[in-house]
Amino acid sequence: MGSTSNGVAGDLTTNCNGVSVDKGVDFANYFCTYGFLYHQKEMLCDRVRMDAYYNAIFQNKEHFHGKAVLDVGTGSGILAIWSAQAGARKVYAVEATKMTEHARELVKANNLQDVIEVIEGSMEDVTLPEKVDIIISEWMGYFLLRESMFDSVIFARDRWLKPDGIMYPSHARMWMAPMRSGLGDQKMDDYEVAMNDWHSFVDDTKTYYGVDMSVLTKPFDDEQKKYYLQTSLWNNLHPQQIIGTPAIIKEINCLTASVNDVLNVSSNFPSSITERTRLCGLAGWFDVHFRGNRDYPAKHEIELTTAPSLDNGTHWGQQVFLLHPPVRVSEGDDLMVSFSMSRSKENHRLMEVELGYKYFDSTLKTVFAEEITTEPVSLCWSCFGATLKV
Ligand SMILES: C[S@@+](CC[C@H](N)C(=O)[O-])C[C@H]1O[C@@H](n2cnc3c(N)ncnc32)[C@H](O)[C@@H]1O
Repeated sequence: MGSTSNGVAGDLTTNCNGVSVDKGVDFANYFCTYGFLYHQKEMLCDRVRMDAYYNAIFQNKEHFHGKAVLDVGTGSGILAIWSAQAGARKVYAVEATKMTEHARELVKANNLQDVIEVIEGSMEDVTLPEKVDIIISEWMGYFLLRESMFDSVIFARDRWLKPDGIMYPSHARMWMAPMRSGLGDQKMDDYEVAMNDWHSFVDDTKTYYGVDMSVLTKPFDDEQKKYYLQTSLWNNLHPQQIIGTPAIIKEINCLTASVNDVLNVSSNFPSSITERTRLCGLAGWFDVHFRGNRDYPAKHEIELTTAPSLDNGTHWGQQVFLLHPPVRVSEGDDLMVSFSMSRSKENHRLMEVELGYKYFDSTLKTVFAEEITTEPVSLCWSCFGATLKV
């Protein structure tokens, strides 16, 4: 059961968005890191994440008792193991990478090999012998949707979940709020250092090698701006760095959402500034909920939030979209933010973001003060320390 998904370059498949994806490239860029125990351990060490899934399962054991469960992207097998320990009759634990070998060992070491079947393969390719009562998955990327793994969960749901089945988690939301931070100054300094270094390089190349490189100054500048100023950043913000009312920009019902529903996220939302400070950018985060379904609601609803927190930070942190330069704001000022996020055309697992805002200065009452649309920002990932940009 289950074909291996270790596709090779040139092995084309079609994703739900109708766009061709090279499986080999996708494996090298995306799945590669999940094949390492150190990466799985990073997720297993996230106490907020672990507690939320653990509590969602064990405080709602009646959902699992005697049921068939599908774990989409089982990784080390942790969610499959908990599902079995909570009384599942059968757990199908599907994983695309060779992590399946470790997951199988772990299942055996915990004496659950009669309940859990670890299947190596891409969710889109495997065949199960039955439909399931529950789909459990930890599919959330930075700012919820990066990695686009929810597509695979939707595929699994539509193909393998019984009509009265339950999704774990059942709901997800994306949030945004204005923030202050020293990160923008740091990034601007880095950019200026890189440009000064470029100008010295152009002078030296002319002096010592007789070639004028200055025609490349503009493209180099554009490249550096994109890298330093127009790429969103991971950050674990202190709650006090949030300087305005947060807004929900997207709500997802995991039982009914289609891929089309998550291809783009667009929102125009107001936010009231709560202190006199510098508006340095916008921060984005998400939460998910485990609520069961309408006919079989969870006895104990659990929330997993990645909001800025002093004691309960997660490995997702928050995604920071910086404004250059920052804007002086005061308590009572209002922002109207327009946010739009879509998938990168070059890589469906990465996102492109456009941000704009109107700023209403409270001292000038309703007088419109400023309207700025920032350049598109990339939500990119780093893989073994190397930053891949789109
Ligand atoms: C965020 S990790 C979660 C791992 C584990 N469930 C946990 O909670 O610790 C997601 C896992 O899903 C796997 N994955 C992502 N898309 C998949 C797909 N389409 N088919 C099979 N596995 C997939 C990845 O390789 C990765 O191991």
